Amino acid sequence: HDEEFPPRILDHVMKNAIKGDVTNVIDVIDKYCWSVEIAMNVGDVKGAILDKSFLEASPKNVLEIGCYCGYSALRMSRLLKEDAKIFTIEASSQYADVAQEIISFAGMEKKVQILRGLSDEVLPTIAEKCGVRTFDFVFIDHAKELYKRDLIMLENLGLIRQGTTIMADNVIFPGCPDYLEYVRNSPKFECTNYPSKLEYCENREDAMEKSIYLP
Ligand SMILES: O=c1[nH]cnc2c(O)cc(-c3ccc(F)cc3)cc12
Ligand SMILES: [Mg+2]
Repeated sequence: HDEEFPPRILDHVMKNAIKGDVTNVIDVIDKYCWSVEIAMNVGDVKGAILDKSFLEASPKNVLEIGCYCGYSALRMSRLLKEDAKIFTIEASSQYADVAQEIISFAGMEKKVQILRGLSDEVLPTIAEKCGVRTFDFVFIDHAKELYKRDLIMLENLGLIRQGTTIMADNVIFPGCPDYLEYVRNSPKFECTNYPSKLEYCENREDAMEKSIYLP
């Protein structure tokens, strides 16, 4: 991926969005990505699917794996109920720096906490670090080859509970076949697929997969 996109989108947001207006920041990012350059945000079309599942879950404790520039964290933060919080794991310090700036610019720094590091290094201590026992909603949107490993880690660490909603991006493109096979064949997950398009594209198929944990 173009390592230089994050600073460009940060600069564009600072210059063109309304400080403290999270909906406008999201809109400015989407307009930029449709018109200037594509970036790997979940985007507006799949973002609407994420929004709907998020509202249905009405979660108190939210975990995101893969923050990137903070776009999906902002989407979820604008739908958070009182005293609910989002914890988002980001391995790239450059992405985390940009995400922190964008999240703060949008006025959501109290609702979104970025945890810097690799998911398999952050997850084992996240419960006591964040004062959370289990997560009510999980959005997986990082490296596709880590989806299955990290879901199993969430189960083994007891970080998900009866009824936790897990949404996964990119289950078609780039695709995560081992993850899909795992959740769809496991009796512990109730899965629903949401066909869509790759972010900011009209003609490339992608999909989101919702898995409800029922141990
Ligand atoms: O690496 C990714 N992590 C999370 N989400 C992604 C995502 O939504 C899209 C893509 C992506 C998009 C176009 C392409 F030609 C190749 C990969 C990567 C990631
Ligand atoms: Mg994605």
